[in-house]
Amino acid sequence: MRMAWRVLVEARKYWVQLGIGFAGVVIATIAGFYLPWALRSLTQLATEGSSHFAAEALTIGLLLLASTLLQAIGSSLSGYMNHYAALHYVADLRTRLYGKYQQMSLRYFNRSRTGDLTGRVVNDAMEAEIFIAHAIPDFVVNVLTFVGVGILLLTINVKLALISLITIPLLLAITIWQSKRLSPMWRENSRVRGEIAGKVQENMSGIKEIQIFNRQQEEQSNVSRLALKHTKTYLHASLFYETSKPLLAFVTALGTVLVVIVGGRLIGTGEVSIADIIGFIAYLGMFYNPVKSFSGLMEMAGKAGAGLKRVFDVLEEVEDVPEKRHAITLPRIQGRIVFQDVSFAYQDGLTVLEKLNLTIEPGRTVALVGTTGVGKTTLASLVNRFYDPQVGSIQLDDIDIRDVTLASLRDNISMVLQDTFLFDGSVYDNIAYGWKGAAQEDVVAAAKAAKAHDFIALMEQGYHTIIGERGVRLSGGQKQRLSIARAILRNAPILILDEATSALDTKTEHEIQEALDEISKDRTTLVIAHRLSTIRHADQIVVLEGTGVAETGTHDELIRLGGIYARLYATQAS
Ligand SMILES: Nc1ncnc2c1ncn2[C@@H]1O[C@H](COP(=O)(O)OP(=O)(O)OP(=O)(O)O)[C@@H](O)[C@H]1O
Repeated sequence: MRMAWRVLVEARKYWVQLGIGFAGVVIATIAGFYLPWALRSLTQLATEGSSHFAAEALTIGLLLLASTLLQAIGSSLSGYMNHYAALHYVADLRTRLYGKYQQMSLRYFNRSRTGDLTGRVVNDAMEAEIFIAHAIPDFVVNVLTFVGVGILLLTINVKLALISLITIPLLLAITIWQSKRLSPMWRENSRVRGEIAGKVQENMSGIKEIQIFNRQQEEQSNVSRLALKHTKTYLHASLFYETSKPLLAFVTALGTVLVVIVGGRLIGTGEVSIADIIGFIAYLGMFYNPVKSFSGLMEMAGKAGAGLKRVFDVLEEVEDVPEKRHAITLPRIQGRIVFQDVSFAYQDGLTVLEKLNLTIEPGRTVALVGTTGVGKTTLASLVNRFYDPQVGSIQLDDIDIRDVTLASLRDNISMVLQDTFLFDGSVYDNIAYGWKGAAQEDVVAAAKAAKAHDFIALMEQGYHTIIGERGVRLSGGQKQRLSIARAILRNAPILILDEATSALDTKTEHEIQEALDEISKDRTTLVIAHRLSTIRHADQIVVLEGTGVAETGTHDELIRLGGIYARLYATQAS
């Protein structure tokens, strides 16, 4: 109920359509009440006789025709209008959900499965349609039918009407018990469906690894196990529903039996006519329907509610990289970066950085060096707020990055990551992704600077060649060059290069290095590279060890110091 209310309140933009839909439901339901009444009137005519039999039968027939027409018009109107509101609300919900994903930190995505998140947008959001276009109108029909038919039964005969009420509490108790048992079963079913989506999506992304390590069979059994689990949870709910259904049918029949027995006696005493009994029994089916379908309706709402809860759970998720209410717009900065007493852990107890202090002056190229897993990428990820440190602060040009809008912060930073991601579009679009207002000359100039222009020119359709999902039609080095071009185009005052040239051969790396050195000149550049030869000429080399900075200086200074860097360098040189 609370979920239905929430959905209705959130869908207030579509209240006009819902109002028309509601009117349609009311018209169709009330018009539907006439058929048993017509049956009763006709029987009355036949049993009691009339001098205008043909004319009265014609009137009944015409009224029946009108009621059927009204029923058809009402239900078409409500069907379309309710779906109009429902589907537009689903579209809003999907957009909001996607918007929420965009606000979440990487920490959230690290602990979620992509397939599950996709499933919430694609499948779970669609459950709102069930709520708005089916469950709520059905609820209105049920209430109207129960009250309306109840009044008609009372009009026909009060005694019989009261007798027919005897079984209602029992019917209601059974349906409520049914829906209480069914709700958690549908929730579990919905969860397992999300698990299947997650697994399939993960396996599609890792299809190469599955083939390399010949894990097709295992992965197929994993998917099959989940598919069966889904079947089982569904059947579990279905078994319960189907076995409790006959109980409901039995109690319903009991009500009709009572009316037949008592009605028979009342005919004997002349209290009711045959026409009344026929009309009454015809109405009785309608009267019990809302009570009987209460559990089905609850089941439908329960299933839809379980899916919607998964959508609302995401919408209510607290952002762990929040933007302040009155965050300021960070202007184009000079590029001074200060890490002040920064401590960071991905999970409690597993500290990656502790009380780290580091100042990077504007325009300087600083290399982060250290053994694998020491926290170089993590440190760089804090600058554009992929994550926030638990303790300490990071300032750009003396402004705390938590005080500025995320968009303006990220406009000041350009990043080339180790695993390049390209979209399934043209080469041109992928480079132009770096800057919204880029002109064609800028894109080509960036590609030239990243030494990508020559191989692009050789492609079948040049800059308009489609590169496939994740850039599958490109080599690792080509992908890396496109991502460098994209970053160059961004022309931000801070450039972060995380193993940006690792997929290139030494010759190309050397060429790109020159281009990178060129664009690094007038901006602050943070370089992470395992090949120390590529960072030799950095203005400052910062060596990380344990959870903090162990050494810092230029290449020559650190070699002279004879510490960690000197040892690492000697190992690579040999
Ligand atoms: N998303 C994550 N969730 C949990 N732990 C993580 C995550 N990313 C990295 N870590 C852990 O944090 C530590 C630092 O990782 P990071 O990637 O920053 O190291 P790195 O120095 O850049 O390593 P490499 O040189 O191998 O790229 C590692 O112990 C790693 O296991």
